[in-house]
Amino acid sequence: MDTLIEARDLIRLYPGVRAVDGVSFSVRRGQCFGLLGPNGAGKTTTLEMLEGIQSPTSGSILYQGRPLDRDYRQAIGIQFQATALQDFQTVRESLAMFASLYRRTADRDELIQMCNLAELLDRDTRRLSGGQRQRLLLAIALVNDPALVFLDEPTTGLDPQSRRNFWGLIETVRRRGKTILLTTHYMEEAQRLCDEIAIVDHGQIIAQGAPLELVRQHFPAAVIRLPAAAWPTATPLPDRAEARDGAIELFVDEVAPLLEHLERIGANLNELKVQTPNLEDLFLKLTGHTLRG
Ligand SMILES: Nc1ncnc2c1ncn2[C@@H]1O[C@H](COP(=O)(O)OP(=O)(O)OP(=O)(O)O)[C@@H](O)[C@H]1O
Repeated sequence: MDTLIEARDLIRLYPGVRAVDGVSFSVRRGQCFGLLGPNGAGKTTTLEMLEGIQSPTSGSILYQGRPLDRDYRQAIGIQFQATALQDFQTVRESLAMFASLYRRTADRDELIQMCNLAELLDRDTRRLSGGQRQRLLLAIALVNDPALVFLDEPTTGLDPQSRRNFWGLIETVRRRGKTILLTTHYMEEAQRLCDEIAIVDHGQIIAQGAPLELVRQHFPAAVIRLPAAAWPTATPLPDRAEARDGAIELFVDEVAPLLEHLERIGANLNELKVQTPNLEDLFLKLTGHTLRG
């Protein structure tokens, strides 16, 4: 396995808080790896240690098999949750300023085209919309042509359309061979973008793997929901069924035979719903609470 960066048993304590509590994982070259968890789970703190911005209380980080050194800063790009852009600067000036901080830089025109900034070059950065600003921040993160890009909740606060556009952009970055390490509390984002995720809660990784495989390990293929009143009173619930919140949930690997059975026993199917479990369901199952806290 061609590991680019590895976290080994990272712990970060703040007074009265174990923000990160023994986190270990490896990110392969070319992979998009996601830390998924609710607010306060410890994602940003973990990312900041990997970025070399803050030191772990204990544990270690290896980049290409070696501890982080002075050159590391040149090899990575960071899109922070909130980057302060200089007032009275245009998009063009802002890109040039960040580029001047590095020995090696990406082809500026290519970057502008990829991040769809050509029309915005002369605009004051204070007049950018949320989506435009995120595209500029991504371009800034890529300005030194880094091998590894950190994206800390890159689409938080964006409207659904801008979020989808930004996902497309992250996929382009990925196709150009970058390794990406991102944090998110959107399970859809993790499911769409990440080859591998670590689900983080209370400073610990509680599950790790490819998103769909993780869901499959913990759930049957489908969950069928019926209002409790739709179930014929005299009929006992089957083994793989649960009654909760006024509904009955049936867990099945194949939907058709169950539907036939429900018809036979006279269940009212008018409000039947078939759902495919996702990361949100997995998170709820593993922690007892939702991703949105
Ligand atoms: N500088 C700090 N001093 C004290 N406590 C902190 C500090 N930074 C973070 N924490 C605490 O550490 C825990 C983890 O915070 P962190 O920001 O890493 O979580 P997160 O998963 O990134 O959440 P968010 O999505 O809100 O950014 C939280 O309880 C937070 O309040």
